[in-house]
Amino acid sequence: MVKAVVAGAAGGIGQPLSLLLKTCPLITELALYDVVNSLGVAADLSHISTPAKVTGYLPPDDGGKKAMKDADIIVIPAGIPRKPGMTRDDLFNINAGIVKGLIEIIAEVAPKAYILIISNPVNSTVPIAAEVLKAKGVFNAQRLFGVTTLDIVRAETFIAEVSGNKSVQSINIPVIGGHSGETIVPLFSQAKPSFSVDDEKLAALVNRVQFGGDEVVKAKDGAGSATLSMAYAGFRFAEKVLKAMNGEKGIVEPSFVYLQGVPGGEEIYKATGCEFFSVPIELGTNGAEKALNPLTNLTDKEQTLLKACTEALGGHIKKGVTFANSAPPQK
Ligand SMILES: NC(=O)c1ccc[n+]([C@@H]2O[C@H](COP(=O)([O-])OP(=O)(O)OC[C@H]3O[C@@H](n4cnc5c(N)ncnc54)[C@H](O)[C@@H]3O)[C@@H](O)[C@H]2O)c1
Ligand SMILES: O=C(O)C[C@H](O)C(=O)O
Repeated sequence: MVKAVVAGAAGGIGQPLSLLLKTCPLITELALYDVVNSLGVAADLSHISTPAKVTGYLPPDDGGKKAMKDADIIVIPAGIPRKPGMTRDDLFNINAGIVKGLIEIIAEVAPKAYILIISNPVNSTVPIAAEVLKAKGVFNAQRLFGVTTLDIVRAETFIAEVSGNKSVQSINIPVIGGHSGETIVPLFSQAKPSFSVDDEKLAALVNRVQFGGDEVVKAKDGAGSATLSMAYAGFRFAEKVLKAMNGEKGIVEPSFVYLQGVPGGEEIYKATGCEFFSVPIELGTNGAEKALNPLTNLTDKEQTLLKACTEALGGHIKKGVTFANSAPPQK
């Protein structure tokens, strides 16, 4: 029996993500929580002939607690998206409180759940979650993930376009660091299969992965940011976590984790100085079972990207930690 929850289920990401989770045979119960319209989304999905039983919850009468109680896995896309001209950090003032409030509920009613955070700015919301869980005495770094899968999905797609590789799903590329602009570091030298393009094309490829989110924000012209590709990416990561929970071996996917709480993470922490960092993670029945070090054999260009990443990421992490330890409990 596996209970999955989507917090922010009525939103642009929440709805297609909930649809994909409803199709997943590993899930027996799917609880949808939002501050609006979650009952409608749940009623709609509940007619689909797959095993997961769907329920919807709104805030009144402790709906959040009821939705998340004893959940095994909780995916959080709750919060406002960007409009053109905004950075992800501009979302902090609203989304920090939303994530803090949801994690306070989770700490109380589902302290063992795997928590997958999509809400931006991921570089700060994941540290907020960790601090809240630590304060409540239930932090398990192996079960807290910032979802950076969309950066990998984009890198795979853009490599296929540039290199003419027809089998995009066979491409494997680590994207490390954080999830915004220069903190996103695609390691094209470690792509499999390897490919080769000139320096100019490589620089353009790096830039496109780092700023792929802006491309979508601009095209949507005020109507939000990536939702469908994010739902795909969020489901891809959640499904990998679920399969690993179920005993499947050899599953590796990058995710933004608290390095010192994941086996193998300490040496990456020492090399980067960042407490939270996205690296390839080997998933297992205990969640993040091993952080794989991608920092050996970086090219000079990748070293330069890494330096810019760590310089910016430290501030984003600190901002989240400071907020979590100073803001009052959320209502
Ligand atoms: N990690 C990534 O790669 C990635 C990719 C795309 C978007 N995002 C982020 O995901 C978030 C959601 O994006 P979206 O396009 O779905 O936005 P959206 O506005 O369409 O949906 C957000 C939903 O969250 C709900 N919500 C707000 N406060 C809530 C609370 N306290 N509890 C439960 N639900 C609450 C809203 O009612 C809404 O339905 C944004 O912060 C966006 O920046 C992250
Ligand atoms: O760009 C955004 O604000 C949303 C998301 O982080 C993305 O990368 O698409």
